[in-house]
Formats: sequence, structure tokens, C-alpha cells
Amino acid sequence: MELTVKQMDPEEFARQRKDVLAQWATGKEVNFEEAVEYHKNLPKSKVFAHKLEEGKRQGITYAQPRAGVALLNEHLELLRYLQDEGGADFLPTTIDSYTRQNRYAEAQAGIDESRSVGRSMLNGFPAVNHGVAACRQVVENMQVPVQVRHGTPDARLLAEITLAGGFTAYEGGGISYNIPYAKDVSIESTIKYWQYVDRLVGLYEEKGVSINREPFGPLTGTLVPPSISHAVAVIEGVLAVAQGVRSLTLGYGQCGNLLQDVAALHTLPMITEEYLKKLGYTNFNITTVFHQWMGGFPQDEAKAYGVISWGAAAAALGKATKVIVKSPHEALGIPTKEANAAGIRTTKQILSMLKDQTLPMTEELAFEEKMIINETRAILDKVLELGEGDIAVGTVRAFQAGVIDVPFAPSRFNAGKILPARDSQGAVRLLEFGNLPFGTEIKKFHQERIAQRGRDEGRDPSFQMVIDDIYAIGKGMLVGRPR
Ligand SMILES: CC[C@H]1O[C@@H](n2cnc3c(N)ncnc32)[C@H](O)[C@@H]1O
Repeated sequence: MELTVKQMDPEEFARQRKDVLAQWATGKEVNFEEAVEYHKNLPKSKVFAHKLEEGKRQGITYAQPRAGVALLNEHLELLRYLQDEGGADFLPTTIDSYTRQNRYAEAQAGIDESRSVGRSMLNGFPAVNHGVAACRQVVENMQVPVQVRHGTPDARLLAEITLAGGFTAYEGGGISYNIPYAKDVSIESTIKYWQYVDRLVGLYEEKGVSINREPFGPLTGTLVPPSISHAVAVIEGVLAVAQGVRSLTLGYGQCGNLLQDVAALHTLPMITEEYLKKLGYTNFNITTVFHQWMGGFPQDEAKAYGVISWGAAAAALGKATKVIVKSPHEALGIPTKEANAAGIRTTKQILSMLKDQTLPMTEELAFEEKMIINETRAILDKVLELGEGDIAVGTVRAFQAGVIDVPFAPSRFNAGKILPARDSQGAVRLLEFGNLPFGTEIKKFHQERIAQRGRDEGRDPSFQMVIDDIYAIGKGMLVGRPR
């Protein structure tokens, strides 16, 4: 099928669906009409979109962890612990890496090995192998809504099974689950795979079943400038709404400077709504998600709690609808349920202490917001120009031209010409602009801020600053100052 933003026609969807459901034996368990009825019988308290919109109305910031293990009973025990002992407002089911690469035979081997050694030998829940009934056990055993979290370039079968299995939210997108997660998968192919996922959600929506979609905001999670992650978020939001998605949660990964992070949270829903309306879409509900620091963490647990708390504070002051929580084991690997729950409790302590506080709109905050809006518009307008109005076509061409360029991405389809570095206050700026479509005013602003850091540190701006910034938080700092 040719690449276009337009809604997929039913014949194309049906053709693909036959192939998708045949990719693994559990595909046979999916019956769309029966799944719609199952969803309609879920209590509202388990419907992700409903609780998110409630939170947006009340100005609540919710807390959600990541979590997933190989076997169903252990996964239920883990999620119940995070709900009851951690106080999670939303639960995840984080999917394992084999499933993310459609390697279901190896996921099965991981299940078998986990059963024989008595502990999880996968880094997530292999939902495709476990199938629809097992997914329904997850949904039925929890009180709060549950979301599928993963990193899957071709997430079509995973969506069919987990949505039929009662999950009411699905993370990812054709750019955000390709560029940071794959080396050699074309952007055109993953945009098309995710148009299938979003069309499936659209079909549920047409039957009155609301499924929340959350593009993966942080991308590589390493010094990604807000305008670049916002541009990707807007594009994936438009691609989703074009296929019939209604409940849209746009994401952003914490950078660490409070003004910049709050400005990013304020501008994300604004710029998304601006472009959805500009492109003629009207029927959508936007919420936001803030990811606590996605880069390297301190090994020391007390310092890790400091990073977690700082992320919670930024989420609260930026009025995010949801914050994705880290654990004090982040530097070590998959957290124990106790550590994961502790990260949630730390976060919720901060959220509740800050819920009645707002960061005043100062000149600096307004300036940061203006910068993010101007940069993001510059990228998106160039994408639409390259695509002659079609944002899907424009996105592929924008990556080819380096108009969208994600720092430190493994994908060979990403230009990788830009270089971010912090300024002296820790805000993420650009040292190298690559082919980003920024005018001289924007470039001068970035260059001046980084030059000022150079003067403060008595060194010329260089790649060394980038390296120092990448390790800084793990070493207990924000700005990677020279020793
Ligand atoms: C996007 C990367 C983030 O997801 C986290 N993560 C990945 N798999 C799991 C998992 N199975 N349980 C808990 N956290 C997880 C990881 O620690 C990192 O913070």
C-alpha cells in the first residue's frame, strides 16, 4: 500500500489482518466482535481513557510504573504489589524484548526456562505467547487500568492480542518505537505498521470502546531537545487521529532544567492541538505524560531517589496528567517489586505535596515556551512542505533530509548530525544543528547559551561537553562540569 496519512481502507486492513493473526498460534484467539463486548462490560474504573480525562478535569498528576515478568502468576503478583503497596494509579504490562522483535519462538523458550528455573528469564511479559485469556486475567485481577508498554517496530499482533485481552491503553508509534529501538527498519514500514495499530484502535472506538494511545515521548532518552521530541509526538498524534484514535496521551522525557521541562509540558498539548486542528481533525482528547529522567542513573539508591523526586516535582509543577516512575534500581537493571513500589511512593509523596502549587509564569518561562513552539513549528512546517501536505510522506522525507534528527539514535535511517549539550543552567541546547530547519535567530540563541557555559567553565564548547553531560546525572550532577 502507498504511504499516506489517509485512513486505511477496510480491504487493506482486512488483508493485513489475515496475515497478522496468522503470525503466531494465539492469533486464532482474537475475535473482534467478542472483544468489543468484553470491553463494554469492563467497569469504568478500568478504562484508561476515562480515568485520564477525569484526572485532566481535576488537575491531578497520576503515577505509573513500568513492570513485566515472564510468567502470568508472577506478573499478577508483581502488578498487585505495585498497585497495593506502591499506590500506582495506572499499571503497565511491560513486554519482553523477544516479543518486541516478533521473535515469539524465543519468547516461548524464555517462558519454558522461567518455569524450570523458577524466576523470570525474560525482561517483560510475553503477551503474544500467553494469549488473550491470560491478558484478561491481568485486567480482571487489577483494580486500576492497565497499559501495554513496549518498544515494538511491528506491533500489530501484540495489539490484536492485548486489546482483545482487555488492555485499554497502548504505548508506541511508527517513529518513536523505531528510531530508538531498531537499527535497520525503514521509517515507511513502521509508520505503516502503526497505522494498522491505530486503525484497529479506531475500529474499537467506532464500536464505543475507547482505547488510549500514547506515543513514546522520550525517544532515545538522552539529551533530546524538547522541540525534536514534540515534533515526533505531534506527527504520531496526527497519524493516530487520522486512523480514528480519540484518546491521545503525548509524552515528553525529562531533561532536568525545571523551566525547560515545565515549558515543554505546557507547550506539548498546545502545539499538538494546533496542528491537529490545522490539518482538519476535531474529535480527540489530549492528555500528557512526563517520563522521569531516562538517561544514566546514580548507582547509590539515595541519590537515585533524588533524581526520581526531581522528576516527580517537574511533572507536578508542569501539570502533567501522568508521570512514568523510575526506581532506585534503575542503574542496576530490572527493579525488584519492592524497589519499584518505593519509586512510586516517593513520586506520590512529591505529587501530593506539590498538587496545590503552580510555577509562576515568569519572563524566562514564557521565553522557553516561545523557543519550543517556534522550533517545533519550524520542523513541522518543513515536514508538511516536504510531504506536500501529507505528514506521513513528509516524515519519511524529513528523516532522509535530517530535518528530523534524534540524538544518539541507533537507526541508520536517522541522520545523526545534531549534537545536544546543556547550557550553564542545565537546559538542553544544540551544539551542532545538522540539517534542522532553524533560522539564525534560533541558532544564535543556542550558540550563545552554550558559549556562556564555555566561559563559565573556562573551556571552548566541544563534544567533550556532550560526553560530560551524558554521564553527569549518574555522577550526581546535572551539568557535566569539567573536573
Ligand atoms: C524504557 C526504559 C525503562 O524501562 C524500564 N524497564 C524495562 N523493562 C522493565 C521491566 N520489565 N520492569 C520494570 N522496568 C522496566 C527500564 O528500567 C528503564 O527505566
